[in-house]
Amino acid sequence: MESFEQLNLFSDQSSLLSLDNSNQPKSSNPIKNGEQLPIEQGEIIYYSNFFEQPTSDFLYRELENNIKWTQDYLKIYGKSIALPRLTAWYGEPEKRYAYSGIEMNPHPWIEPLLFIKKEIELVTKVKFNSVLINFYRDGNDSVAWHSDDENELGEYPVIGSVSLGGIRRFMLKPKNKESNQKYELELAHGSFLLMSGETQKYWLHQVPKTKKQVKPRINLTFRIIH
Ligand SMILES: O=C(O)CCC(=O)C(=O)O
Ligand SMILES: [Fe+2]
Repeated sequence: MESFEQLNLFSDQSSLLSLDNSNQPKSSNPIKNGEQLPIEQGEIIYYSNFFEQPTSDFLYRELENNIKWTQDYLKIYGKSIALPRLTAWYGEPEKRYAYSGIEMNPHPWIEPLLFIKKEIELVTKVKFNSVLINFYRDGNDSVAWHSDDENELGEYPVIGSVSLGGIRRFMLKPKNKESNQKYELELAHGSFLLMSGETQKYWLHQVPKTKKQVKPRINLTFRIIH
């Protein structure tokens, strides 16, 4: 895959296929088949092979080279602590967002992001208006236990999470400490994880650090900011 023309040609076909098959349980297009996680109080669907390998490779390269990666700092008790990953915020200009004291002013959409957005919207049937992008340079980069439950995301946030590059562990645990439910996924290159319903209300998630040799990874969490 060398250009967006090629990519769009390819994707128009795959989108048509996925639309044609959307009401049939046995799709002949295995790419867009998701598995529902058997969790209580939340809805999570995992599509391990959402984008085909050449498309995923192309998107990874485009994003690695063209995203305006930023090192952000958390301010805790007057101290400034570097986030253990690079981040970037893209989306519609009026959709501003703040987390942990970091104010994000989104960059305007670029082509690879619009392409991914269009593909996931065909499956989720919702319109996303922003995306938070994380770059995990190596096993020392991570995201700590949290839920994406900021007020701007509404009562039932819909989070569409695309992973490209190195495979990392994505862990889930309930906020309720009495429950011993736990889930773990290895988010594959070209995968799509959709979290909706009450997921952010009852569950925490993290991507832990690892001592294993891992390739750099890009994760995109598409969001709807109200
Ligand atoms: O990298 C991931 O898979 C998760 C990122 C995440 O949870 C977030 O950005 O809110
Ligand atoms: Fe998150």
